[in-house]
Amino acid sequence: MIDTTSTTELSAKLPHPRFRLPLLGDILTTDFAKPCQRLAEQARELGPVFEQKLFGYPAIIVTGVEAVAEVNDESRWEKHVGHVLTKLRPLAGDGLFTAYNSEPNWAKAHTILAPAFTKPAMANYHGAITDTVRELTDLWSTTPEWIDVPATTNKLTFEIIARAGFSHSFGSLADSHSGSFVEAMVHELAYANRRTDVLPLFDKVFRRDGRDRHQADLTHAHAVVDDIIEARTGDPHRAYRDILDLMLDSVDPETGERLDAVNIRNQILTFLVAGSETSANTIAFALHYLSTRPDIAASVRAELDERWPTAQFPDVRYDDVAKLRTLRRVIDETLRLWPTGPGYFRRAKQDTTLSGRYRFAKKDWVLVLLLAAHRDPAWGPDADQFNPDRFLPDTIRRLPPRVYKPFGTGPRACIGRQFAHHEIAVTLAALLHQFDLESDPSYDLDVRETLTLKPAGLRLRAHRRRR
Ligand code: HEM
Repeated sequence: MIDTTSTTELSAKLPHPRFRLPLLGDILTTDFAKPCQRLAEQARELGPVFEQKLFGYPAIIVTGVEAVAEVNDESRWEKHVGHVLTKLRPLAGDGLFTAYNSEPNWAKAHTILAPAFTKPAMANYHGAITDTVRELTDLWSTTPEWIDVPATTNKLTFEIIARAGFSHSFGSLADSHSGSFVEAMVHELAYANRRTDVLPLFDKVFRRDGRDRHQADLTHAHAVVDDIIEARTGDPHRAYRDILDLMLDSVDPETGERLDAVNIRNQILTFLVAGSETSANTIAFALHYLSTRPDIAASVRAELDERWPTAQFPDVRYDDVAKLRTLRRVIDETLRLWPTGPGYFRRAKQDTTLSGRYRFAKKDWVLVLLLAAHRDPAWGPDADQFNPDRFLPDTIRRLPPRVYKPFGTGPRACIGRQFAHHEIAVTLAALLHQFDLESDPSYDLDVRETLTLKPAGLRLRAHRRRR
């Protein structure tokens, strides 16, 4: 991984993969298509802290329970806008996700936006969420063939955040051609995610078309969002409706300033990027387990049927969602086994040590690989198994503290956590209440890595439940 801010000179003693080559580094042992899954395998062999080096650029990978807890300590470490995130800067600029810690707009936007993401605030979005999920179940009711699950759930969550966040529909669920904006966003994410950029000159030689397309997509995405903002500011009958209104109307109590138009555009694009694929793929992973583990699906359905005994689309009220404890454990366990944001970057705030023996200079950075940390042996001998019961109140106390971090850590942790839980729960509740899910017997879980982890090729058939 390339990052110009890493000044690590300390890594000679860190374990690293075998077959390291001069100059090229660990190229023989790197999986460029599934880098996080390969690193998670290597963690089993190399231990809780190790180094991967490609073309002279080192990356320190942290996976062990104690080491993760150490780098999560805000007094010594902080968020690092790592290489993967800087590639999103052309799209989302100083939006919350990609803002540098030093940028004043982060604190300003965080203060203004925090009230929109509290648990009680979810009541404001509940209607938009249930309406959109209802459209999905209507669609599945009339789809006898196999359903491409990640494609559908991605359209769903994109639509939910657009409707709840800025009262706009891209019509992505209804239309199989999801429209030029959604396509531009998908291309942008794919562009930001190319792994080939560790290969010197690869882009210059092979990717000229890609760069032209990237510029066009970027301009288009910015123009569409600018139009939405302009239409709202010019609306003489505007009343408070959504997150866009909040951003337009609020003043930061610290500075007395408002968010400027470019920053508001960056935040909207940030929510679409950070808040759609992550939730969508979590729903997809959960559906994979629920369709292949009838025992677990039955316990979730028992909880749902008790609350909504008739066959009608369930009248899920805002207050119901927090009471679906069995379903919640399924979601928690899905995010443990497959944290759809597979890791996050941290950097040292000052010269420091890790695990009592590795020295780090100020600004040296590490990647916390959640995919491995969430399966550390400290989770027990069944750490690789899907077992929602590990989140039962009695067993939860025995789990390793401070290492379950699917939403990141500290002040830069996910602002959309409650939103994600709410939309995922409503979606899974409605789908399980309405349908029996037939899994494809030939499917083996194939996890593809883009900016997120995704169960690639997952398809299901949905049969209306008979009661
Ligand atoms: C299951 C779903 C989700 C997962 C697994 C997830 C995961 C994460 C993680 C790990 C981070 C920290 C990144 C870092 O430290 O660099 C993060 C940050 C963030 N997420 Fe999420 N996220 C999810 C859903 C959402 C949703 C629904 C939204 C918006 C509606 C959202 C908006 C954000 C934003 C704005 C940040 C940056 C916060 C800041 O730095 O101030 N996320 N998310």
